[in-house]
Amino acid sequence: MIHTKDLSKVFRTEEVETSALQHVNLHIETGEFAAIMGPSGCGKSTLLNIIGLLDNPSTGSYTFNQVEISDKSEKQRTKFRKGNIGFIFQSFNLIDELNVFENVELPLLYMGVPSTQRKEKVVQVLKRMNIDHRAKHFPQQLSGGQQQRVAIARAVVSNPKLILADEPTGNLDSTNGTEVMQLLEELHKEGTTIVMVTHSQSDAEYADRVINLFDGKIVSENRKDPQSHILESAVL
Ligand SMILES: Nc1ncnc2c1ncn2[C@@H]1O[C@H](COP(=O)(O)OP(=O)(O)OP(=O)(O)O)[C@@H](O)[C@H]1O
Repeated sequence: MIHTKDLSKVFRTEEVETSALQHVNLHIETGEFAAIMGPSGCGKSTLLNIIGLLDNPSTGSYTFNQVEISDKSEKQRTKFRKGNIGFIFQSFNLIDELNVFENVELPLLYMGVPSTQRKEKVVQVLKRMNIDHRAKHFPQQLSGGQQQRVAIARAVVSNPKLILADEPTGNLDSTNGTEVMQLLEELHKEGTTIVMVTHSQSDAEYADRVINLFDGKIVSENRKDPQSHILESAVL
C-alpha cells in the first residue's frame, strides 16, 4: 500500500535548513499495523504527514496503492485523501463550533454523500464508538477520552483504507488510552491498515511492526512473531 524510495524532506527557513527525513525506504502492506517510534525531533510526524498527503517530500518517491504521489499538487492530494485516509491526532483536532454529530459528518459532506446516508453512517459509527448519547454536545463539553472517540468516529466514518494516528493516547489517562488502543486494534482486525506514531512502548505493542527512526533515518525495525506475539528486532 505504502512505498517510499529514497524519500527525504528538508525544511528551509531564512537562517536554517533542517534535514527532517533522509533517504527513507519504507514499505507497508495493506492490513498491517505499524508503529513509528524514535526520540523527539527525529522526523516521525514529518513522515506521517507525508504518508497522509498533508505534505510533499523534497526528493524521492512515494507511492500509495501504486499511484505516485510525490509530484501531485496540494489540490490533487486533498482529493486523493478523501475516503482513502483517516487521521487521529494527539490533540483530537475537533471543530469547536460543530457538535459531535456535525464533526463526524464532515468527511461525508466533503465527499458529497447524500443526507439520509450521512445520517445513517454517523449514527452507526457514534454507536460503535459508544458516544451516541453525546451527539448534540460540543467538543468542549466532553472529556478527553470522549473527544478522542469522536475523533476516531470522524476518522473511520468514510471507511478509509488507511488510518494515521499521531500519538493518539498522548493526552489521555491510561484507562481512556487503553480504550483508544483497543478500538484501533479492532479496526486493524477488520482489515484497516494503521500507521501510528507513538512514544509509548505499551501502545507500540499493539502493532505488528515497530519502525525506529533516528535523525531522519530508519535505523531498526521490530516485527511481532505471529505465534508468541513478541516483538523481534532487526537492525537495518
Ligand atoms: N514546518 C517546519 N519548518 C521547519 N522545521 C520543521 C518543520 N516541521 C518540522 N521541522 C523540523 O524537522 C525535524 C523533525 O520534526 P518532527 O516534528 O517530524 O519530529 P518528531 O519526531 O515528530 O518529534 P516529536 O516527537 O517531538 O513530535 C525537527 O528538527 C523539526 O524542528
